[in-house]
Amino acid sequence: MNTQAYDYIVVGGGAGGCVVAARLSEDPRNQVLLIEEGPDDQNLFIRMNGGYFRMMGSERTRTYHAEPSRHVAGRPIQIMQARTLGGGHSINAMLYIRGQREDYDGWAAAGCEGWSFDEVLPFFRKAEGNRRFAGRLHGSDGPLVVSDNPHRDPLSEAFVKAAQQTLDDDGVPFTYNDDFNGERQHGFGYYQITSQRGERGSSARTYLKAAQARPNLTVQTGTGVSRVLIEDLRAVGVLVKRNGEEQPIRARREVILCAGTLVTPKLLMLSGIGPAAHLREHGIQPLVDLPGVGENFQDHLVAPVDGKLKAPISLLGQDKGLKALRHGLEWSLFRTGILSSCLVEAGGFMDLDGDGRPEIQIHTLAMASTAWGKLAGGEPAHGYSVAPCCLTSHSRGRIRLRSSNPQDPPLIDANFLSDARDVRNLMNGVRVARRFLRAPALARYIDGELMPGSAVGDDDAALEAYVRANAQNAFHPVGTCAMGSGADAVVDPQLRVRGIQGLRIADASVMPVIVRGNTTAPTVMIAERASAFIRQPQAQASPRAEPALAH
Ligand SMILES: Cc1cc2nc3c(=O)[nH]c(=O)nc-3n(C[C@H](O)[C@H](O)[C@H](O)COP(=O)(O)OP(=O)(O)OC[C@H]3O[C@@H](n4cnc5c(N)ncnc54)[C@H](O)[C@@H]3O)c2cc1C
Repeated sequence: MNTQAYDYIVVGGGAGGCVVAARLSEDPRNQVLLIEEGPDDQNLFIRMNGGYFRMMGSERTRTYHAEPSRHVAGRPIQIMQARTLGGGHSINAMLYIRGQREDYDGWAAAGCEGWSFDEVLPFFRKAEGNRRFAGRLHGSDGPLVVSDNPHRDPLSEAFVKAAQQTLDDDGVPFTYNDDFNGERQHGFGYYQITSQRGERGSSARTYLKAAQARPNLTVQTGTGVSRVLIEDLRAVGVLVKRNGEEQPIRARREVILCAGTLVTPKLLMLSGIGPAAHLREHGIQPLVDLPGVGENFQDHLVAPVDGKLKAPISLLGQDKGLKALRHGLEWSLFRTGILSSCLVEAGGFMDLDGDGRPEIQIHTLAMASTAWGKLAGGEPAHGYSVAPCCLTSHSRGRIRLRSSNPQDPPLIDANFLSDARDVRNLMNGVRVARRFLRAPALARYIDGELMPGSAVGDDDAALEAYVRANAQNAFHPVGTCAMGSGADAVVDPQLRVRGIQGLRIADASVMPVIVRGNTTAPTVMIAERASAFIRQPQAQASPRAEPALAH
């Protein structure tokens, strides 16, 4: 059997992988292979902005569970991840948020040379095709179309007014913000999304779609990578499982891992790169002892805060019968209506601990938290959710191998809420979110609280117990293959895996510290940078990082 060979093999066709495959194949001399474990993204519910809830729990998602922990009342918190071309960008709410200037300046100060905000901004701009904003902070002609939601729920408008009617702890009303990626992140308003005319603009449907006809780009879906093939401390290809059979595929130049925060460290460990003692426990011969692989897991958590609606005006039941038919027709004919909306239309950012940087983001949804996801199954009720999301993750967890079988999910010791600062931030967020529900603009729609509910007081003890027992995952895992220059770094600032030639990572796992915002735009920026590093001749010629321990 002839072994297939390409110049570059990109593992994982998610938010990051589609960008890398598209950028590398711009050079017709490069033969590029993109390998995605899940199916393609040809699905109406992926295409229509408001259809993504239908994807959750389907063959295009995979549900992981963090190990139960006393910090979250012994619960195995659910972490859903995508398993389809486009990755998380095919099933997410498409909110376009970059995070804060200080996030990137912090990365640079911690050893990620070249990653300060001013240095990453050109790559955000290169990716961005903003339909409303231009200027120093925005790109107008990048592949990722960023636009306003075509639809506004009256509850979203009520929320934005209610936030401005609510006072912060210093007695000052929260302000309106027209652009969360502008000069300041603070304030409340409407999110921009990566979408065009009611249709999802994932990196698969933008970057990859534009590249797919190129003869030098091959996309293989339904193909899982089991490990990276390494010879003489150089990545020379991957081992894939297809139709039940294992096959090698050779890479002449580089393998770029983009399998996401949960799987990329697993693939490294299965390939002999990671904490040596842990690899030996599973009978894997360590090639490079990189203790940071799988460490430094971080994520955002949300605490449900829901008002009970006086009238049945939530999204509950809108996906059934004649109502569903009407919404489907409206979207099909005009690309308007509920299905043209990302559903998380309004929200914002607030600094409650007074350090000048927001640490709470509000995501709103015209649906009670109990109507979907892990909390589904309770009494169906019409609710409006104003959930605070904790943007810090002082808590650190880790990913480990469960076994040496590539089919087994990784063991996720998330350690959520093990740091009291994250708990405090969520408690403060719940307090203010409750005030939003009582502000006049929203109060006219709301008849009391569904969650936390009147039985839960506003005192510290009650709120801490509530947060620990009810916090849910916001699906923004990062950090398990952190970039840096210290002993714990997994990749260097050019995203090369330390100690191995020809192997890079270009997904959310390289973020050393989680950004204060949603994670797709930063992942796309990281993938743009990875592609630029690979394509720069001087980057290829520059010396490789020293192996941490090779044998
Ligand atoms: C429900 C949900 C809502 C979200 N909402 C938002 C939002 O509104 N805004 C925002 O900015 N972010 C949001 N996010 C987060 C965002 O989607 C992720 O941060 C982003 O997709 C991460 O990109 P990635 O490339 O690191 O990984 P992913 O996009 O997860 O891509 C990894 C890909 O690798 C594939 N893969 C895994 N293992 C293998 C293997 N062994 N072989 C081959 N392929 C493999 C997977 O199938 C997947 O397609 C959301 C995420 C979820 C799940």
